[in-house]
Amino acid sequence: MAEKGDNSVARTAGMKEKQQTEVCHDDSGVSVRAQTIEELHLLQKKKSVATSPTKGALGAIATISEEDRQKQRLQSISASLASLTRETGPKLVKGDPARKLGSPKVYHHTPTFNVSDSALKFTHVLHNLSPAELYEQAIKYEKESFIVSSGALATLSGAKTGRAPRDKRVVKDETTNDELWWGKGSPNIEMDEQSFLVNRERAVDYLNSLDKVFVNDQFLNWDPEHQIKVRIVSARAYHSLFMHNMCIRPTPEELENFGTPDFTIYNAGQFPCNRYTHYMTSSTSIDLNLARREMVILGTQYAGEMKKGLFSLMHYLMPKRQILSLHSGCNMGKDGDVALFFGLSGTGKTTLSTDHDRYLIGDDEHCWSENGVSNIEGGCYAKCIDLSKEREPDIWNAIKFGTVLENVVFDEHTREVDFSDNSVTENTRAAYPIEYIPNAKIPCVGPHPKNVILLACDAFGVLPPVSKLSLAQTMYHFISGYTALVAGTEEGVQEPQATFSACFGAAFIMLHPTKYAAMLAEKMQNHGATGWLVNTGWSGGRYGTGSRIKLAYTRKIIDAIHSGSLLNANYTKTEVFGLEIPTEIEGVPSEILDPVNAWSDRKAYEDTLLKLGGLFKNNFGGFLNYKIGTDDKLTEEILAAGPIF
Ligand SMILES: Nc1ncnc2c1ncn2[C@@H]1O[C@H](COP(=O)(O)OP(=O)(O)OP(=O)(O)O)[C@@H](O)[C@H]1O
Ligand SMILES: O=C([O-])CC(=O)C(=O)O
Ligand SMILES: [Ca+2]
Ligand SMILES: [Mn+2]
Repeated sequence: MAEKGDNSVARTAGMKEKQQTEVCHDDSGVSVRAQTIEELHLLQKKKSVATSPTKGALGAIATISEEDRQKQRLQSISASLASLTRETGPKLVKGDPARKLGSPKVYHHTPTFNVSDSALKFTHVLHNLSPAELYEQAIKYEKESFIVSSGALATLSGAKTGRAPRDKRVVKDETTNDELWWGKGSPNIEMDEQSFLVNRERAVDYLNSLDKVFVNDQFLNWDPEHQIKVRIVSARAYHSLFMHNMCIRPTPEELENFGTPDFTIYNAGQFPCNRYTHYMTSSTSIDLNLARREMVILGTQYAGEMKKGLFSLMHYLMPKRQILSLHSGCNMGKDGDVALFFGLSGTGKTTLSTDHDRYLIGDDEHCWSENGVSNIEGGCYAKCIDLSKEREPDIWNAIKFGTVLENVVFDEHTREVDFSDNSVTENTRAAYPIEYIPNAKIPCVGPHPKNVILLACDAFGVLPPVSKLSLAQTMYHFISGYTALVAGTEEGVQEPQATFSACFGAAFIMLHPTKYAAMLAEKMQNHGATGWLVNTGWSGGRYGTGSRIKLAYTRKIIDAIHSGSLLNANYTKTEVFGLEIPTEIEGVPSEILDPVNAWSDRKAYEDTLLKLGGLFKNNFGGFLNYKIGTDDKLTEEILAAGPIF
């Protein structure tokens, strides 16, 4: 600030001098090292470690230059995006088209002779951007994207807010015809190679018509021996950030050595499929081609399709290697005891595996191999309808910068999220990297499971809050895969209804359920794991009259399983389902442990119990002619482990 003395001088001096002294010279700070604004902006960002040359294994500068590496990467991406009919990849250039960098270096898959208009244009590639960069892209270019008060990125998934299982198709060729599960009950709806290629071309042409595409190169499976390299090409920053969070993120070094992906997703979800294409029954198609190692998404922007599409792939690849793939959460106690949490959507895998007193290995997709368990993913996908800080503190705290919040509603000014608001959908979701959970176990692997917990959200209110299962009962309930589907995750489901989904994930399995069941039985036997059935649904009456079992009680039940105290409790046996139920558990009112006691109308309870028993029997009828593995005795026991009345 000018001193008083200066002013008095200025007052007595002439006009010219006065003007000079009124210009404010702030000499107090050190001046900036730039002559122009552009230069100043250039100074702001320094070269990223990820894109600067790194030292090789022996400490020497890697022989391949940065320019060559970039070139190889763009050539690989151009090859991914090549049209199969024009035999040429697009002209690719790295970075955001909004940034003018003089004349860009352009890479091309193969030289074009037969020039089409599309071959003349550039497609910019935004490869493995960081969350901050993806935030900027989303906010600048996707008008449904906003930063909410916790720092998470809220966005909309468009018209679809759940998966579309009826639009998921798998190419049937000679190999898959023999290997996969087809027909009644199977999630694999067939399509032929030609129709797949039509959809692939449609997706590739759509993606190449854009100014820019996002490319994620990432991994699946924390078991290094069985890791799969995946590439996801998408058109939205939302999709890229979602997969950044959900798949395993490569280190800069792993990214450099990434090479050719094992599997590629073409997500052209904003663009519909063509109903005139053979097999298409709507504008949506999610197409898996195992021979080509590709998946094409048309007509749905719901990001869960990518997550679960890759899970389907793992359900094919892993069993081929004698590894069991599981729709389950997984955590580990301080003493190394591992628990698996199976269950259909909304039954509590994420909620119950995220336990402040235990290490989280993963919330949704795992492999069980000779080495133990490993998470397939690098992130979690939590339901957030009615999420509360008190009941689910770790999930609440994970909703911060970097997290994708799908389809939530927030205050337009404060940007506070209202988690109770289901105006957009019941299936609101948060996708965050697993390390956002404070006690995540990184790397996400663990020893063989000690407890196998089957979660069912029973809308009939007749299954006990917890029962101890024999191996045969565990297999019976695993193959049945019962729950009352909670509204929202699968499109078109408005309120809870009884659902049977083999292996607690029939929508994702590729082989016949008995193949997975046989592997589970063998592993549980070999490693002495105990099976449990936990009802996270209704008590004291069916949906409508009863109420959902308090999460606090379910947590106490789960604690008693983990600690081993429940294994040695006193048990009685229930009617119809023949389930062993404990007489008491610390922290849980004993009157709810036997469901009959929680109902005021005994007759209504018995009718409902028989009704559910009938639904189980009816469903299991489809499995009566199958053998579970090579063990005839076990197969018989499993058949006898269902409801008896
Ligand atoms: N007793 C209970 N036990 C478990 N969850 C409960 C209970 N009562 C209410 N909930 C709620 O049920 C929901 C369980 O959803 P969660 O995200 O854990 O499902 P999920 O099994 O991981 O499904 P998906 O495979 O679709 O991700 C949560 O919103 C949770 O708050
Ligand atoms: O896939 C989804 O949309 C969510 C999920 O985890 C499931 O349904 O099992
Ligand atoms: Ca989940
Ligand atoms: Mn799931």
